[in-house]
Amino acid sequence: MWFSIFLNSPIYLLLIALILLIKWIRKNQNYFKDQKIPYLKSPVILGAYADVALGREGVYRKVEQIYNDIKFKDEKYIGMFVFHKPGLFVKDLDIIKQILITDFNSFNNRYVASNIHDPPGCYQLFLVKNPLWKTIRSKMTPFFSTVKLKASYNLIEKLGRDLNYHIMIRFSDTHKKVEFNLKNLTDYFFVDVIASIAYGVEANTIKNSGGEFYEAANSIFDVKKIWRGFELSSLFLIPQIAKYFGFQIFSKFTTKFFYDVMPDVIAERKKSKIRRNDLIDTLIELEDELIPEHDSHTKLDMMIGQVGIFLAAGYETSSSTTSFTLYELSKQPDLQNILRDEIKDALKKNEGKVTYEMVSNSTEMPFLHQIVLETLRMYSVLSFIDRECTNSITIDNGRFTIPKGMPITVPLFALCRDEKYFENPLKYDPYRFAPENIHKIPPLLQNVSFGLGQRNCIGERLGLIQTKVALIMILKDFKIEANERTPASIEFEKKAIIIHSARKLLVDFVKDTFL
Ligand code: HEM
Repeated sequence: MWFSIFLNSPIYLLLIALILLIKWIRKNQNYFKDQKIPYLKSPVILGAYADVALGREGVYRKVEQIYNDIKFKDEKYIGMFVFHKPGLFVKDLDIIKQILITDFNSFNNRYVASNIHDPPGCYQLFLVKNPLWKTIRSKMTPFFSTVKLKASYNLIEKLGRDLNYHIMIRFSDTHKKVEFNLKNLTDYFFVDVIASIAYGVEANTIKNSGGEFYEAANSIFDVKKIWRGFELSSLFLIPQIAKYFGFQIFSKFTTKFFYDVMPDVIAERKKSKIRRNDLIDTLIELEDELIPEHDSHTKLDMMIGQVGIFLAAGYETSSSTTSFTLYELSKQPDLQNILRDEIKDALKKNEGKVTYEMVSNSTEMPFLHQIVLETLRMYSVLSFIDRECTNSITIDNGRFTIPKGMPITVPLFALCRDEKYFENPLKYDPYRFAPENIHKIPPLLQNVSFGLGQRNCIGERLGLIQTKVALIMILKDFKIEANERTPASIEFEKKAIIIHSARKLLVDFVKDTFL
């Protein structure tokens, strides 16, 4: 009698659920032991990223610590728990190449993912899963073609001149030296560039030291707000829970901003039939040709998704790269002088104009190119990239089969700072990318900061062009000097998804015009 009461009671059900949970956790925890794969022991459920989830550690630091963990010094890959889920942390360059390039078809999604409850985030190119990713990527690719980049170049160059002008007007006859916060300055410039070339909008961020577009861009990665930091880390590390908490890849502010502004911009463009060859034109084509099966609401979500990711991925990546470059040059005046001489010569040759050719290839201004590559190496703005295994596949001469669904981590930041591949890796040394030295770097790592394979950075060429324009427009008229408020070394923002300095990068600009 008492037994049947017990069987029908909620306690019984709870007990069963608990036993099943413990069994499941045990099975999970023994996964790598059973496979005889070296693995990182970590707290149950929270897994390797427990400290990140609790806000005690930055994800870039955690990934670096795993990579450098002495226990795994000679391992090609390490088992780890991405929260509850067994995942693979890959260190070996051949296996990285297999996953990202050779066997791309089995790893064509990212593990980080938003969910269907997060339009427009779930449709944006960085997160969207196949088959939709392939469709959107193929439609977006021509936007970054040489023809389109050349067509956009005049706008970038004009904004570069604006940047130069707005720095110049801070000087007066009595002030020959003015202090600037590098990250603010470069953030403003890149928001203006993306707004102009992608949406055809004059955001006037440099002129007004901020504005609505800047707020919209900045609030995406505003990890200083505790909840936003948690929201973003969860989307990257435990995408499964995102839908239960209603987490969004674009902040509420950014989402509202785009839904307020963009439908009118798109409608106006359709009505006027004027083509500007910008992202809006590309999106209108995408809507008409490639996604006819979706309703008009979903189509708008898809378009807004791309609008958002262009701002998110396009501004802070280049801004961090430019500000870290200027910071390093303030510490190494010799390198700065060599670069400024190269800029001076190139401007002389081109009648004072910053031309497309100067910034779109590595031959016109080789030292500038080496400088940017070295910054990207030392400050790989995305500290890791991830993939999800979509078809199980064998690696390491048959020693391990990666099962379908397993998350893969490729630690870009740590690879780029490994002394096995880069001598004296913490030294900022652009000469390692000089033609006579580059052979010392494994080919896979020569330009890894934009990712690898078919899912690499779609904006690589634009990123390089706009970064170089900003550097030339600044260095042609100003010397950058460290002052007593310039940080002695960089401390990264702990919770950053795109790496940037936790402290203001304050330096002096000294007027020193060439022409
Ligand atoms: C210095 C500048 C930049 C750096 C270092 C950078 C870096 C990266 C990296 C590491 C990835 C992941 C690649 C992978 O998983 O293999 C990525 C993806 C992406 N980037 Fe960039 N990026 C930069 C500039 C830009 C710009 C200017 C744009 C566009 C305006 C952009 C748009 C994107 C998009 C849309 C993706 C997702 C691609 C896909 O999944 O198909 N990025 N970027």
